[in-house]
Amino acid sequence: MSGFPSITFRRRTSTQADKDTVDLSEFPPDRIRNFCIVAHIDHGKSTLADRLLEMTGAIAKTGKNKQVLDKLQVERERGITVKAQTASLFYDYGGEQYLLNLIDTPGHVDFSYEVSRSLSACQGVLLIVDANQGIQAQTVANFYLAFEAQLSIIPVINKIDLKNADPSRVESQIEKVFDIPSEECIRISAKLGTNVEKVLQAVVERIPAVHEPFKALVFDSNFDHYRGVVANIAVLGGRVKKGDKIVSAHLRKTYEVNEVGLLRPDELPTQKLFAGQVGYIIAGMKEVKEAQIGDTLFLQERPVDALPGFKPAKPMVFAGMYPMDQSEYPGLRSAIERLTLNDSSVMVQRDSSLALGAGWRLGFLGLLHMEVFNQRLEQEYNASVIVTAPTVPYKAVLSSAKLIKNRRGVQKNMVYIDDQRVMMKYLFPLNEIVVDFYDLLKSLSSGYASFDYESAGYQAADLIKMDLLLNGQPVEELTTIVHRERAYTMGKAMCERLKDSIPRQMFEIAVQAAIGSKVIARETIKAYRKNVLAKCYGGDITRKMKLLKKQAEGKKKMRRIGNVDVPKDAFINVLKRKEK
Ligand SMILES: Nc1nc2c(ncn2[C@@H]2O[C@H](COP(=O)(O)OP(=O)(O)OP(=O)(O)O)[C@@H](O)[C@H]2O)c(=O)[nH]1
Repeated sequence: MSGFPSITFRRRTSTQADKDTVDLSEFPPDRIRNFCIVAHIDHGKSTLADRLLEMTGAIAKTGKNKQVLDKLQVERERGITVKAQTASLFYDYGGEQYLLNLIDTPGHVDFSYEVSRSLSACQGVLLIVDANQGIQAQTVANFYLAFEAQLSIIPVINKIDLKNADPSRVESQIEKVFDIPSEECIRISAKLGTNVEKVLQAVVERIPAVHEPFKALVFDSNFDHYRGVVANIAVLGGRVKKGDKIVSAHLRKTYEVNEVGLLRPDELPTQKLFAGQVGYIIAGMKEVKEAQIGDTLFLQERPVDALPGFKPAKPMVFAGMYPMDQSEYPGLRSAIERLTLNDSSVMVQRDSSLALGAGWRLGFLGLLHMEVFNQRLEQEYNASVIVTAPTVPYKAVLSSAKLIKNRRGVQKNMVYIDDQRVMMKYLFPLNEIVVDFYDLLKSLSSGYASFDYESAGYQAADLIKMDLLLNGQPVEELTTIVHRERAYTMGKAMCERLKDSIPRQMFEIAVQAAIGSKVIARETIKAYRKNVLAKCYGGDITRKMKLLKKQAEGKKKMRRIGNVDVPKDAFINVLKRKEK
């Protein structure tokens, strides 16, 4: 029994100077071919494999090699192949070395599952047909397996040395049944080695190099007014280039790639993006939701399983957003739409309120996120909005006792990371931490403490609704849900801050906090008339007009509640607790 040469593909390390180990880690993928030999039983697959092994130096030319890849005793006894075998061959062609991975397969119908498994590892097949017997049942079955797997098929007519061989007849059969031109057939004698070199050449020339299928993870996306969605991707396999048809695993929509490139940090278009690279891709996606963060992109013709992706962004703070005036609704809508295209983590739902009219309910990742969004709306889209008090999602159980004791912050564990740092885990009600907990923590710890949070689910709590009133008129934006035990202190603090945020007006303003009809806190803003013209002694009418205009513009930035003008930033200032 002749020995089968084994080549291992382990990476060589300095401590592992194993003589038998060949380092193929640097072998260029463009010079690797994976192929199968398929045929009807006894048409000569294993004999051809013997010749290929000999000619590439994998086994010595002894003239005695017979079905070397048939290693099982049963295979040797019966002269048939049962188990698919693999051999890696090195072949010099055109001055370059190629790595040809040959997978021998059984021809008998009973073992056809071995054939389909082998085919999935290949880009091409040698389809062997006996020059005497011509196309047989398993020839047809194997052809279709290879054809459906979109493999390159090289027809090889074997046993041309036989007396009654009729390769021309077989060629026309192949042309007729498989629609493969007869010029593509290679006539050989595996037994004698005739033309076997041509088979090796055809493997290099006609079978495509191994390309891992392209797959990329979308980790960010933004919207460009002229070019549509620009998705930032990490290429985890294969390659992608302009003109490729790609599919997004999430929506299963197909796109043609218009541009790929690197971010340096500006976009730098490149010919291709390869596995391991991080860059951008533009593929005619019209909306950011088409390039969802965590989505997988792959080539239309090489589908892959979707990557695990990211957890979808989960909004934690919700606030209402309304135009200052209902006439500004359409403009604000388009501003919000465009901004959310750039920030897909913002959740948007249409909403309306009796006092404020049509608007939206927006979900943010935290308070800072909400403030940044707001600021961007104003700075980038010149939009002027009223933001209602941020709230967190509650689940209310109506008319049932709430039984659980007041637990505002419950320590869960404490771990000393080293002698200077400690990590503490607490369970907090979300509304206790979203507004200013982080700021307070930073100032108390002189900036050393850091803070992160994740949702721990809903818990029952004793909560009540608290309203703020201006001259008896409820300010809907400032209605909050508070813990019953903290209602009085919160109400008092909010009244004080609201008082500080509202400029004195021509009449006295009562600022009150109330639970239902019961007022729990009160502040008073004294009447005052701001004479903007006071500075203008002398008769410069244009200067007077300018100042009056400025005052009118200032008023525009106010929201009128009842007869009281409230500056926009009052709504957020009121929520910032200034605890000591
Ligand atoms: N005359 C002649 N005989 C050949 C040639 N190639 C193979 N044979 C013979 O055909 C028979 C079958 O060859 P194998 O190589 O075992 O055929 P196979 O396709 O591998 O068969 P299975 O493994 O059973 O599917 C053997 O007796 C070979 O010697 C050839 O080119 N000329």
